[in-house]
Amino acid sequence: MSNTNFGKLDQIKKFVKESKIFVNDDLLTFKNVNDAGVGIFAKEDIPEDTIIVKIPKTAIFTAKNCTISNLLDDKDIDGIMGIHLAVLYELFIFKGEKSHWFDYLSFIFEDVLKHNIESKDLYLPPGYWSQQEKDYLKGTLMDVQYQGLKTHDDILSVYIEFVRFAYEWKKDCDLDIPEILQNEYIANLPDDGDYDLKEIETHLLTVNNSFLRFIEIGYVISSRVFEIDYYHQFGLVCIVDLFNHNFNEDIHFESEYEVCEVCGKTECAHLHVPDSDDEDAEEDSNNEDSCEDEDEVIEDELNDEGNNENEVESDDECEIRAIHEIEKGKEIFNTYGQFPNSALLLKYGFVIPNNPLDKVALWNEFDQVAKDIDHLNDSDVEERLSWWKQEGLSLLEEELDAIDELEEMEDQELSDDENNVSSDHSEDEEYEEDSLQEGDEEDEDDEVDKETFWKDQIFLDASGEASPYLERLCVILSMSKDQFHTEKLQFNPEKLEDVKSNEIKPVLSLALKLLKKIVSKKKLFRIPEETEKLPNFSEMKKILLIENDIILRAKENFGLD
Ligand SMILES: C[S@@+](CC[C@H](N)C(=O)[O-])C[C@H]1O[C@@H](n2cnc3c(N)ncnc32)[C@H](O)[C@@H]1O
Repeated sequence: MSNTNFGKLDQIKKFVKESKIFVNDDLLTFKNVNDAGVGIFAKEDIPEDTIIVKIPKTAIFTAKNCTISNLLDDKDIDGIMGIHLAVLYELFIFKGEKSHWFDYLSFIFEDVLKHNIESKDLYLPPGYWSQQEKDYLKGTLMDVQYQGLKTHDDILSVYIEFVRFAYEWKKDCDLDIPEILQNEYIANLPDDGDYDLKEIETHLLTVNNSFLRFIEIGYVISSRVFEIDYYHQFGLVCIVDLFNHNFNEDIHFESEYEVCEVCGKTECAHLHVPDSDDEDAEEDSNNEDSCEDEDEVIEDELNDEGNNENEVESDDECEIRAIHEIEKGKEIFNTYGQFPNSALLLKYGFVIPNNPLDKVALWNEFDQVAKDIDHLNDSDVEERLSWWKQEGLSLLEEELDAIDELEEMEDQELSDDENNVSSDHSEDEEYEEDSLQEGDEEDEDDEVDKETFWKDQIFLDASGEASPYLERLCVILSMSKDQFHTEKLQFNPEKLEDVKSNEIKPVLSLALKLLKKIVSKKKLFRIPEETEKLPNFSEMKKILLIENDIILRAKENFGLD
């Protein structure tokens, strides 16, 4: 869990004031929430559209605003990677007076700062849990769909890169190296990348806990980061990062994304010069001597702060707006995304009760059953699955989208009738969404890998029903060769009548048998005993119980023991 300490909230008051962050104290109050750290609550009824927090972009911790921004720029490190490296320098090198950000960062990284080279109780994503814990989670959604029990080569490569930069900056600029990045062996690896990542990982995981502490810091960042704009990309946003998650959100984080990528303004000279000049401008800024001495870097930073005395233009600040009326006393929630608990745990380190988006992966069980269908040989099955990946799945998606649209229209008509007013949601749809939600989803969309996507759709939903994709696949696999090659009836809505026809009845009945066989193969997960003293016992047990509940519901739905 990446929770802050309610008792230490005062620590960020000075930072909030100096950074000109506006918090509507008449409407908001901070409380300690059981198992969820600090949360923000409504002190009074809050009308829809009220702006409850405003934060200048200069007060957001980003790769562009941090003390080593010029060094990061020089190395082309931006976004979340930039934040990760910058946090190490703010917390462990500049710390205290020398870092404008220290009060805020030491508040959100309090637990991390308590850890040292000997600490074992680090806050880590499941891929870095003990093997015993990972064994318990084998076969869960986290394992099958998200591959979340594996360690990651990309974070390892980032660590190697950061160690090298740190040693280079020490040599060139006499900038001290954060303890977490001190590793001569890594610093001296060949530049050409001719090394075995697995070997390096083993070295890092055995030599001391620096690499794991590096991952811990990344995990905290991942649980708190917001997408800001084209210039800053991502940032840690004081106060805004104290709203807890719920899939039904009360607020939106709004930020003008379309700003100049060179200077961050919405209106500036860079936006009006031809591309080539633009590149020159960028190059000029990159060519500035990045090795100012440490005090100079900090002085520049403080001067930048000084300049912020001026009025903040509205495009230069982000806001939190209530998207509907919020009742007095209610906890105010943001949404980090529409995710099942496995994804919440992997990305943000927590699990919520009664999440309607929870699922149980059935890919492995489906695979076993599909290999053993009486009327189909291996190549028949292969042919159908390959048609499904290439064509069938997107046809079904279109069909499901059409059904969703129809249902939405019906709901809309119903609520219009009830309210007897016409409502317009266009404004809602125009908001710029927070990174925890949209950024991640877009990234996922971009990277959708056809080969894994279709497997991910084979699951039981939270109510223990088979996903529509699994149901349809079972129908496809239950067809005779003729039916499959000639009609593919199930994808032609005009032929729905045929579903009731004599020909299709045996297909559906066989499909149901297949489904039952798949569900019956899914075994309940073994729940660990508290006496086993597993460090992540609590979150792990929650995940396993959630999946077991779904499996039991499914067995009941399908009349299985
Ligand atoms: C952006 S912070 C939210 C503020 C946080 N509660 C704090 O004390 O600073 C995200 C972290 O809050 C916690 N959190 C957020 N929503 C939660 C929820 N619905 N249930 C449990 N923990 C939650 C998790 O530890 C998560 O990593």
